[in-house]
Amino acid sequence: MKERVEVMISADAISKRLEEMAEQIYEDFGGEQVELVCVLKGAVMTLTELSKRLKMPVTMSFMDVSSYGNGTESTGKIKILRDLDEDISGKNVLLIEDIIDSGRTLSHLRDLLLKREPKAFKICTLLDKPDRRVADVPVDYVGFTIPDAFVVGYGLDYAQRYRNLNYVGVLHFDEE
Ligand SMILES: O=P(O)(O)OC[C@H]1O[C@H](OP(=O)(O)OP(=O)(O)O)[C@H](O)[C@@H]1O
Ligand code: HPA
Repeated sequence: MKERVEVMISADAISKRLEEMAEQIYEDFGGEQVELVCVLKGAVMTLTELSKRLKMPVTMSFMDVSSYGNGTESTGKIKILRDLDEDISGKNVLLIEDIIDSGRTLSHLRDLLLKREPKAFKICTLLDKPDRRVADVPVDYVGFTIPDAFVVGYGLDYAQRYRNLNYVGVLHFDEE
């Protein structure tokens, strides 16, 4: 089997969309300082590219989570591998994800972080795949709504590869 990536969202389109999202986020937080919370590893590229476009002061922190299960589907039992360094109570928080698929990861993280009583809490994702949603979770900023295909690039991986692509593409497996 040979892997092939078909472009779904170009680097240019992502850049333009992030610009628009950054403006909206700036307005919604009234230019106040925001703590950007990145969910490792997939959201790293969205965090860095979005943060470069945000005009207000920002801080950054990172969480690493894993879901138990059979390896292909998350079960909703999320294990925190790395928690935030800082207390977020009383802070403006923007949680950044690369993709919402079943919604289980984000739904769990949202509940966890809201218990810490941030001043404001919003969620931003580059990609939303609503067809596969199991856990409902309100999302404030969506870059692109995509169909149910396995995508890679811009932080998203297949077997840990392809995260470095500057576009989002559909991964195909061709017969050799
Ligand atoms: O909506 P869900 O079905 O919960 O899926 C979305 C999650 O899956 C991906 O992470 P993954 O576990 O692949 O880790 P990674 O970011 O390190 O690649 C993605 O970054 C989200 O965190
Ligand atoms: O489509 C996807 N691609 C890569 N990682 C993912 N994690 C959830 N959905 C996806």
